[in-house]
Amino acid sequence: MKIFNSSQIRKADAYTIAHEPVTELKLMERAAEACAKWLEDEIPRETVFYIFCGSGNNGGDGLALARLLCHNGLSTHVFVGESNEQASEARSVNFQRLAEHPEIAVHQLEDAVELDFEANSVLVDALFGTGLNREIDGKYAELINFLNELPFRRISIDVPSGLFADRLIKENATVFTAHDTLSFQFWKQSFLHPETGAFCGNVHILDIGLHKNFVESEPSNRFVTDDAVIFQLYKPRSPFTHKGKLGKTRIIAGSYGKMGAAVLAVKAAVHCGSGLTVIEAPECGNEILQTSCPEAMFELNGDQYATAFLINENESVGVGPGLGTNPDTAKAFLKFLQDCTQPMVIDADALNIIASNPDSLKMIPKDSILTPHPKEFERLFGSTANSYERVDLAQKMAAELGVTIVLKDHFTQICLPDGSVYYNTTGNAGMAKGGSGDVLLGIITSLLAQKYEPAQAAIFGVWLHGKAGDFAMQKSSVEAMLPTDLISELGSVFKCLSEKKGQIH
Ligand SMILES: NC(=O)C1=CN([C@@H]2O[C@H](COP(=O)(O)OP(=O)(O)OC[C@H]3O[C@@H](n4cnc5c(N)ncnc54)[C@H](O)[C@@H]3O)[C@@H](O)[C@H]2O)[C@@H](O)CC1
Ligand SMILES: Nc1ncnc2c1ncn2[C@@H]1O[C@H](COP(=O)(O)OP(=O)(O)O)[C@@H](O)[C@H]1O
Ligand SMILES: [K+]
Repeated sequence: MKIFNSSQIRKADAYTIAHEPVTELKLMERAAEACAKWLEDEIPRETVFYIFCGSGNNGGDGLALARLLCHNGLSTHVFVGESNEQASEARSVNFQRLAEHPEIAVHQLEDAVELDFEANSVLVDALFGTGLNREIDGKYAELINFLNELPFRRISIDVPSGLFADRLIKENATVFTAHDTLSFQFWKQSFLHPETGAFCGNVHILDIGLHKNFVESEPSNRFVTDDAVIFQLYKPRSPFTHKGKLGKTRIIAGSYGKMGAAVLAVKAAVHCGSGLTVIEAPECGNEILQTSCPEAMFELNGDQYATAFLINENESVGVGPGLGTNPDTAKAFLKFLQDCTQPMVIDADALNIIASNPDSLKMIPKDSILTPHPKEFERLFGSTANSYERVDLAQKMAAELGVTIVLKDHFTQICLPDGSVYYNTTGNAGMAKGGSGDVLLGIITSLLAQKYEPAQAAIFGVWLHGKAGDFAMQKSSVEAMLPTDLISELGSVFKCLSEKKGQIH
């Protein structure tokens, strides 16, 4: 799914109105219907809805929603400002249509502070959407601060009021803090970054049928990895295949005291479908690795830490977890980097070694995949003021170096050498535990061995990793789940994928 900025979203609305037999009013009705359906499916019927409406079309959505909820027998209050006369035509019509339902209580926005809210209230924010053009202050800020303190579920329509769709806000800016955001048609960039996304709660994208031609032809180099992307990438296995066709994965990982990282990476590679898997590690890991992952072959690269790296043609290499940064390891790794021509997956200490030897950046084989967490990214490419600037820098460096940079985050950003960025939306806070990144390296390397193109391996691998995390969370909890559980759940994720692709097992 493409990510558009607010002016492109306005263009998408306008294009749809111009090219379809649909008016602005009808489009607003579609948006309100989609919200009403979501609320009726998700929220208990005995709820009392309090809908706060601004003077733009976001407010218009709120007014239409109030009418639809009331029409369906739900208890509804609306709050409006005094400036109804400045409203768009569609918003004004929806204000007038409230009269069809005299049972809807209409209040002034500023009267909210005096109101006795019912115990089973839900607050709906339709104050500002994509038309926000400055930070919120004055009476709107007072209202939002008041609503944020009430002990009720809060739901935003399209965008939490106070957030811009496509840029950062000032620190301490006033924003409606939503538990859920019902947003139309597209993810907005601000939902995907920690500084702003934290205000959105759970994001639900509702289809309001904006014109396909516009969506296809309007350029954007930022995307969200959606199910359609994944179904296209996933290659089901042929029944006549054999291990020789499913690639050879080499994981180079582990040192004394950090052999767990190697175990996680190699097990993830095997569970992700690698035909043959080798773990290259120092002697101190031999027994540990052979016992915990008998499916993988063991090859020696040192005693307590790696001192020499083996180069083999026709293998996909993933290097870094638990490797350590001993000077001998660093020296051997830099030589390996120089001698290798095949794309590889580079993580953790391998990235730290590169960061300490900046000249080695240009030795990274083209099409390699780097998987830094924010601190590793900073060591490699320098610090940035915020996550918006960080993704811009990652996008630039990926293109300059001809590599894929997987910038690990809640919504991990996959920056491809062609200058595009894919945001991943699977995964959860249960994955914030040492070892999750090692699993990711194993998954991506395994996909690379199975002949997924590097960019595909990165996009698909990050999605699989997050999806396995979501499955693991359902069975456990964000606190208790383990990186090991991600590996166990890969089976269920592939099962779902192959069932959805219409395979019979
Ligand atoms: N255009 C369309 O066809 C559709 C629009 N939709 C809705 O329309 C919204 C966009 O509507 P608008 O462009 O009217 O914009 P908004 O409803 O977001 O509000 C813009 C209004 O708020 C004022 N404003 C902006 N920032 C302010 C601030 N900080 N303090 C006080 N006032 C401020 C502006 O001057 C303008 O009057 C979307 O988010 C969505 O909810 C939906 O109905 C779907 C269809
Ligand atoms: N809050 C979160 N939401 C979603 N994914 C997360 C979250 N925290 C961590 N992750 C994922 O878990 C992995 C952690 O990687 P990393 O920091 O390298 O861990 P480690 O090196 O300890 O294995 C990344 O893929 C990251 O995207
Ligand atoms: K809103």
